[in-house]
Amino acid sequence: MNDTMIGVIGGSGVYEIDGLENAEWREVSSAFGTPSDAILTGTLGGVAMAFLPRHGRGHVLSPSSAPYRANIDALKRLGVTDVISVSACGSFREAMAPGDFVVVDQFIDRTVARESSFFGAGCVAHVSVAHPTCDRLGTACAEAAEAQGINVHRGGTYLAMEGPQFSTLAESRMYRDAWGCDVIGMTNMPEAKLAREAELCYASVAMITDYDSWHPDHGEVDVTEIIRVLFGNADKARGLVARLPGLLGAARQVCPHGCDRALDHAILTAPEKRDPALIARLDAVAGRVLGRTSS
Ligand SMILES: CSC[C@H]1O[C@H](OP(=O)(O)O)[C@H](O)[C@@H]1O
Ligand SMILES: Nc1ncnc2[nH]cnc12
Repeated sequence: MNDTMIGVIGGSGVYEIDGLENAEWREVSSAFGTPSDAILTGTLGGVAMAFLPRHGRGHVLSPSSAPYRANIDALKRLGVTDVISVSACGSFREAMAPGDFVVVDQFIDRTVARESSFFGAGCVAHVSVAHPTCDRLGTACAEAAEAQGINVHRGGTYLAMEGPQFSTLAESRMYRDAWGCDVIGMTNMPEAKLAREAELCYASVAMITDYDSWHPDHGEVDVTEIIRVLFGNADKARGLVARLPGLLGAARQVCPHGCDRALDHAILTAPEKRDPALIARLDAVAGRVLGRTSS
């Protein structure tokens, strides 16, 4: 089994992490395009770490233009085993207040304009995302948040919207009342689906900045207010991340939920019908089951 390597994808307001030993920003190339930015690597408490700012340093990429496939492929190529997303989100629940964190365990995917799979013509695969996050990793995130004194909610459904505009009042009410969602953001899909295809454990820490537009006492989403809450949340997130190496440990265990074996029975295309060009691009994501095509 490989050693643990924790990959952190930082969302809005989270453009670096602190305290890495041997810290180095590394350009990592991917077979699926250019990642959002270079990746900050190093070690923390004896555990290998990799940090990637989802929108790039300086926040240059929108939720729709972030290269989700390149990001996950690049993390996999580096040797990442566990991916933690830290993201800003709006809340649909009175009890989930701005400044609170939610360890998300379900998603409703309403994104429409993003490449959402590594597979396709020439190599068709269908993975299960019934349980789209890794419970072992999510539990570690919740424990880290609690130890950090963060008000954290274990479990919640994240509505992933295309954006970049925020929701209408009617949408906000529908997501909350009819669809039972807890939080809303623009980036965790297709990221979570791609992590599953790449056999990476994935957990999402959603950091609440606002009540979206449904709340009668809070009115519309206001970016100035979001940014004010966002930077406080980002400080807390860095504290949470610093506790993860101690909770996960350097020696990687087989995932008890099977995230690291998601492709075992997923590929349908007959070996002789597979497209060699696509198979070559899948060397990192699916090399375990396809047989590696490069070193
Ligand atoms: C800052 S408001 C909207 C923006 O913030 C979230 O980004 P991320 O998930 O990367 O933290 C949200 O999804 C939107 O992209
Ligand atoms: N209300 C909201 N809707 C979508 N994405 C968000 N990110 C932060 N707040 C959000």
